[in-house]
Amino acid sequence: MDYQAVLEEVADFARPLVGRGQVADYIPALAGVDTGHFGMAVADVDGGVHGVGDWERPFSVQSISKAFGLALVLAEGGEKIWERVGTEPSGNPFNSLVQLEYENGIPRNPFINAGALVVTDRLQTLTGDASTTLLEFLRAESGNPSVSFDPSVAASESEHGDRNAALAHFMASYGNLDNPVPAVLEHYFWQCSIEMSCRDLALAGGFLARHGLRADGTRLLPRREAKQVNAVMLTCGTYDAAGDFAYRVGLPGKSGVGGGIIAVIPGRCTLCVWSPGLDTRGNSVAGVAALDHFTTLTGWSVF
Ligand SMILES: NC(=O)CC[C@H](N)C(=O)O
Repeated sequence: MDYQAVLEEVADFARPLVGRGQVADYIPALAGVDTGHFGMAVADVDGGVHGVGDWERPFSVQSISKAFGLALVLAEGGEKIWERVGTEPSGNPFNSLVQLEYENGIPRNPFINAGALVVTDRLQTLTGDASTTLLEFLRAESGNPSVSFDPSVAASESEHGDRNAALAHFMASYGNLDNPVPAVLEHYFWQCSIEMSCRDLALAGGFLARHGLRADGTRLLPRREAKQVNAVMLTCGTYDAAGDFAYRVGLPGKSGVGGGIIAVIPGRCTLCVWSPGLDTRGNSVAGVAALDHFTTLTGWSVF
């Protein structure tokens, strides 16, 4: 496969959509990001990486961090996490509160904010420092030691974090958080603030395409748990648009309101696309279109 040629063709296809949509202005530090960016990278399972456009420019990973957090909790603590968070799509916005009361403080899945807060809480208990553990893992897997938090984004989220605080306190009232709410929120905001490029993220997500094997060949997850993470990404990774994403792209994917999306072709490669303009459900407009075109051109979906 001539990855470079495919990426150029995908970028040409997506170009008219770049700039469409809105940035996530509910996080003021993200409100000023230029919607004119577009980048895409492919990291194949053997470590080769290719890219197009702004593929080496760091952006705020936001909820893409949720996929890595879940993988680390499974790696450290195994499947017990599934007693505290479900595996069903929510059909609701990523920051919605409504299901939590009906469902006794158990979030539908680990990729909505409520679920990710539970995962962060568990990672904090297992490691003593959830956000640093995540950062170090991302540095190692991407091979880029300069991957960092953006303190201004973390502070901005914290200052405007009433919704996430409400979710966390509500779950704490059901006994579904072990650590104090402020500590869980702090680690969650820091993990969302990590800045990475498409290149970094495609490489860091390589273990999902390698059925659980890390970049150095050691095993992070048993094959079964790598399957679980990919499956939940497919069904829940793009929130209340997961059905549409599966229909259009046909791959496990995880988006973030920074405009990035990672997608996995198990056994072959991991993709990352970035363009900051978001649709109404918080997914990159040009990013989803690019992934749709990539799987159409290559025939490489999971279906
Ligand atoms: N979908 C997202 O990327 C949301 C993450 C964002 N940090 C939030 O908590 O609202």
